[in-house]
Amino acid sequence: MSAVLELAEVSVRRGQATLLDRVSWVVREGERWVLLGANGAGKTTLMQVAGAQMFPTSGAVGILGELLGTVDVFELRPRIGVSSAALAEKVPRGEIVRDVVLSASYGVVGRWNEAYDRLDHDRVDSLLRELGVHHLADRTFGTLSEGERKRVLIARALMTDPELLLLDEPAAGLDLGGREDLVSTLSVLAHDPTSPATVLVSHHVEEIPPGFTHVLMLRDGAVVTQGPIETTLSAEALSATFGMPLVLEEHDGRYAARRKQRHRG
Ligand SMILES: Nc1ncnc2c1ncn2[C@@H]1O[C@H](COP(=O)(O)OP(=O)(O)OP(=O)(O)O)[C@@H](O)[C@H]1O
Repeated sequence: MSAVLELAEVSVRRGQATLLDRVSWVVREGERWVLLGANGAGKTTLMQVAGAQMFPTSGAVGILGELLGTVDVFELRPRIGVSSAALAEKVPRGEIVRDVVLSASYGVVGRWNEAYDRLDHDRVDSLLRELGVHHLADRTFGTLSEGERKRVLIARALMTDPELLLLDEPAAGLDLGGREDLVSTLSVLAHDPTSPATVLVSHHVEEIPPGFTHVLMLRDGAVVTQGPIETTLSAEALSATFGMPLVLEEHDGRYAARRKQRHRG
């Protein structure tokens, strides 16, 4: 399987702060990665590097066979589907849902006068259906619930048929039902062999959709551990990542974690 993303000793520094500390990581075609870490661990920074939105201070980054720094990022970015809170903020509240997805073909947020053809419109319909939000196609983005917006943005991220899909905290802000619905949808995507290589950022093991294959755990910008989920995701690794003693449970491909209780006497 060829590498979709290849980072070698990547560091990002801002002043005295080290946001990423010598991260080496390879994502191959067909893999579905979960990126776990506490607040401030460097997950969003890593996603920005992976999405060709940020250059590292040192180290080498290969994205879809191109070396970052030697390629026009404006040609690279349309090949990468991104859903993030930062993108959600850029979508005009009055934008019609159908157009939020459609305008991804032009790499813009906010529809203007671009010409779209029938195939584009058909793809929007099929993606909105796949994400379970087709009934909202004619509503404005601003009237949607948090969960509905997250789904629309994932549909948008898939619109250009990307070779790499980066989902930064798609379950943040969702209630229990919304989270469970989204986990099911992402699980269907993960099992679909035509889906692109995917990286999902999360703070919670409860949000790992069945079908995800690998995990990378970050703490203070550095990799704690990485590899196939079954062999890498453990109570020890999770405790090291979040800096407290944690217990991990797995049931039917779903995970749950809680703090280890101190026994008295
Ligand atoms: N320009 C900057 N200068 C200094 N520090 C920065 C800068 N940008 C980000 N940071 C710090 O880098 C760290 C990593 O930030 P990042 O957003 O990547 O973390 P994260 O894992 O995505 O966090 P969260 O889960 O809270 O979203 C944080 O401590 C943040 O405060």
